[in-house]
Amino acid sequence: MTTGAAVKFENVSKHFGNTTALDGLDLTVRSGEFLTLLGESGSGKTTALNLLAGFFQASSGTILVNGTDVSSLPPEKRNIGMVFQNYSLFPHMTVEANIAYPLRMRGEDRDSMRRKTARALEIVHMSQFARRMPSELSGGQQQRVALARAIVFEPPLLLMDEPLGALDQNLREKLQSEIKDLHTQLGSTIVFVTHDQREALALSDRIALMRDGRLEQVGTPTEIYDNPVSEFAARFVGQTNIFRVELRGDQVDIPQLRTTMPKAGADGTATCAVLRPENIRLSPQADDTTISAKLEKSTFQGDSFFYEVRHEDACILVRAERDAGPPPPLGSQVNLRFAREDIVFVRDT
Ligand SMILES: Nc1ncnc2c1ncn2[C@@H]1O[C@H](COP(=O)(O)OP(=O)(O)OP(=O)(O)O)[C@@H](O)[C@H]1O
Repeated sequence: MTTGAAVKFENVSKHFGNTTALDGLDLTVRSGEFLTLLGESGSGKTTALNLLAGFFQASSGTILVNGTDVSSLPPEKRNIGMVFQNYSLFPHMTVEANIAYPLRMRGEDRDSMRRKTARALEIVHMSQFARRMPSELSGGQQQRVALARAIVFEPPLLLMDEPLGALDQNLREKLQSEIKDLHTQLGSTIVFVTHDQREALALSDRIALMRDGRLEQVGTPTEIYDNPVSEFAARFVGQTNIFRVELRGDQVDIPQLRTTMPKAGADGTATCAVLRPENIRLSPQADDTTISAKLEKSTFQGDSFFYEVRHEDACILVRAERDAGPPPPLGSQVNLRFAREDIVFVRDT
């Protein structure tokens, strides 16, 4: 098993003409960690990865790998495995030759090349395809070969830029699970780029949420999901309800929820309350802690129902487990119940 590399971005910026792609990125990736850069298109994810890989030079700041500044090292000297969305296999080489390529570049002997290539093929479940050409493989199989080629030299650091972006949902989920297993087997540090929050939540030890070339929040998937720092983070990771709040002395008013509660947890910057759909229940009884709303839409999601209900001017999302019963008729009045402890206060910027 490889010892994963530790990576540190120190105040790293990258400008392309007038565009600031990265704006003072400070980020530490721990040895052996699976860290995902998550963000919208144009938020700077690929730029961060390309700087780490050595394809671009930073405009300012330092990138350290295992404590050493790598800025003067060309990509091929960084010992980094890479997987991209568009497979980028050599079309004229067999699967086996593609995978052996990084070993050949490193001058490994024939026996060692054969052994390591066979092992990499095994890890990605592609042993029976060793003699095929890339054009004779499906997209998922080609991506497995690209993965094998990236891990064959046991790199301490693996970079993956939307590696599953071109695959359909079922295959995506299967390969997500394989990448997760591969990470456990290898011990390499993985920096993974995606704009798909579900993929980020499923795979990562930690997520670095990016916005306009800056870091919005870094944390474990549950930290970001349960305690988003901003409305942006709450909306980006998972579905959510956001309500405006008014701070009044020691109290917080959430007018749309007809709730006033102690200010604990809401600092002076709080402008919104976040309440996740799964933390709201439809209650058979109405009382002074429930809110009456009208069911406008119901979507079956296999294990749950997703409801859109209207309370005055607010459209509120509710997720109900299937065992909570069948959906009430559309247009009927329902009672919403929630616990105040599940409300998280955030700023709106
Ligand atoms: N080579 C380049 N020349 C000029 N501008 C660039 C270049 N590469 C990136 N940019 C700009 O820098 C910003 C960040 O781009 P980047 O590719 O890092 O975003 P991203 O988060 O990876 O987006 P996506 O998910 O679409 O790949 C964007 O505004 C982009 O247009």
